[in-house]
Amino acid sequence: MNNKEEINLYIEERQDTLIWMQDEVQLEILEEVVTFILNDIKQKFQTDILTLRDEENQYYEIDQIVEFKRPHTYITIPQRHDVKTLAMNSLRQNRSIYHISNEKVLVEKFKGTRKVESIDYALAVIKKTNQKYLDTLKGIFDDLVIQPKKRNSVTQESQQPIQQQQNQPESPKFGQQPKEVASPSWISKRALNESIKKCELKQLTLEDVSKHNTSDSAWIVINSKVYDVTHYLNKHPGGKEQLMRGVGNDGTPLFMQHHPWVNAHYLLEHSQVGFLINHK
Ligand code: HEM
Repeated sequence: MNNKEEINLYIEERQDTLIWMQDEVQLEILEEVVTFILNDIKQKFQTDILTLRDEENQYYEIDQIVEFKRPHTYITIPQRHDVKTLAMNSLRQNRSIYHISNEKVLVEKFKGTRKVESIDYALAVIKKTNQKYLDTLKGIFDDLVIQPKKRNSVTQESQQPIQQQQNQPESPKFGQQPKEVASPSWISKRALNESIKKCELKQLTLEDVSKHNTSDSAWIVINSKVYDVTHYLNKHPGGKEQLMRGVGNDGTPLFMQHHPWVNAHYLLEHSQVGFLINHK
């Protein structure tokens, strides 16, 4: 008797399969795992908006995936035409299988048919990751959106009688000139800095990275990006020794094992020295 249940989530070359024993796993747990996967996809594809639909092109929400146990869910990112949905039966290169029980989730990762990794997550880690993702988002959100809001709070202060405003010398306050406020110069400056920096980033091999394996020059690979973490060693909340375990190497598996919820790129963006190539 086969009473296994299965749900598949697809985006581009990626397929995430959830497997569990019928009636043995609570719906909330399945929902946490689906959220975990979708958050990971959001980070990898640098988006916060995903749409989900089934084979019949019906759009639905996360809780409906687990409630109705749709076997095949296709994920798209609105307005990102570079992210394609492959034909239904195409074989995807990056497959992960999540074996779910009420206590833990065993994730097996495959490249083609080759199994490349196997990670055991306690359920508490999955939940913490989802929570941390929300917190991180809040951080990013602060950076991008709260700033203009802070300016708005100045607007309230300056909602004084118009005469008083006119008497004030030049120095325009935010809110007095809505057009300028609407032109977010800080975004274009940031975009410009980023594009300049991207040109400076090198293509590096694991051999290049392995030469920087001391606390005087410490490089680490996280998700195919190479960071110089020399200055971060003493700031790492888990301690210098822990971080040194991944230095001079691809630290992604260790990183994922300890804190998949941490957004490394957000923290180390300015320390990126390049991209990893020839990655097997
Ligand atoms: C690859 C090697 C690494 C290892 C073995 C490692 C290990 C650890 C450990 C054991 C902790 C403490 C977890 C706890 O207190 O529960 C920790 C915390 C932390 N690490 Fe790492 N880490 C690594 C790389 C990194 C990198 C590259 C970053 C940065 C961008 C980073 C950022 C953090 C942060 C932000 C925390 C605090 C997480 C929290 O409290 O939620 N770690 N790390």
